[in-house]
Amino acid sequence: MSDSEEESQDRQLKIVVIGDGACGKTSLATRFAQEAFGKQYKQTIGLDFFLKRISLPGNLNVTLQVWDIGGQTLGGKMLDKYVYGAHGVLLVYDITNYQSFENLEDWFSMVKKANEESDIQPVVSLIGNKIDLEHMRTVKADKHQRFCQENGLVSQFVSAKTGDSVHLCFQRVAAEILGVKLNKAEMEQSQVSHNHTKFFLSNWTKIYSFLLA
Ligand SMILES: Nc1nc2c(ncn2[C@@H]2O[C@H](COP(=O)(O)OP(=O)(O)OP(=O)(O)O)[C@@H](O)[C@H]2O)c(=O)[nH]1
Repeated sequence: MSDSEEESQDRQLKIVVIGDGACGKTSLATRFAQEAFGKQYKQTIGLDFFLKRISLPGNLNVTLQVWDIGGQTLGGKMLDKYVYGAHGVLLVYDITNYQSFENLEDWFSMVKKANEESDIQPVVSLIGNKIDLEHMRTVKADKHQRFCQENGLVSQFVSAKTGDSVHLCFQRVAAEILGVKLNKAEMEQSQVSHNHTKFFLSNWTKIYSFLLA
């Protein structure tokens, strides 16, 4: 089979990223799709798109269409249209901001309502972001776990800043949607290999800057 034939067989999955403003949705999508992070906060107006191809066990290639939805859209007219037909939803909050966790009830209700008439029900994952700020945590991990258990959600803690578990959180949702089992070793492997790439890239940048100086 030629490369183009193989590529045309890629499945595209619509993954919607929602949650309060400034909880880190754009940072999460940017870290995943572009291996980059910006400290400066720039509010997303409406929505942004990212595309990224990933591999799952069994030589399965999938293209994720990531819809990064601005936090200010909650309560707006367009939100249910953005969320409609999503295969996966990342419900994001900031572990240092209790209000962003409390507001998840509203975000989650909107997801359920938006898909009431859809043939497919999305896989929803609860994402606690900013774990690099563990010392400032205001949302206890057991509250997070309870919310997942009560609502049947996939659970993940990440840091868009360091990249910790970012690839993994998208990979787990894609695997769940496609009914692919990721074993523990594969999950660890995914985390480790991506951390190595980041380590290599960040150190290479430092070496390059040093040589230019
Ligand atoms: N320390 C830390 N800061 C983060 C992390 N993720 C995002 N931030 C910062 O949090 C701020 C908000 O991040 P954004 O990604 O713009 O937030 P958002 O959820 O897309 O915001 P809206 O566009 O308003 O919906 C920025 O200053 C980011 O640099 C993280 O994992 N750790």
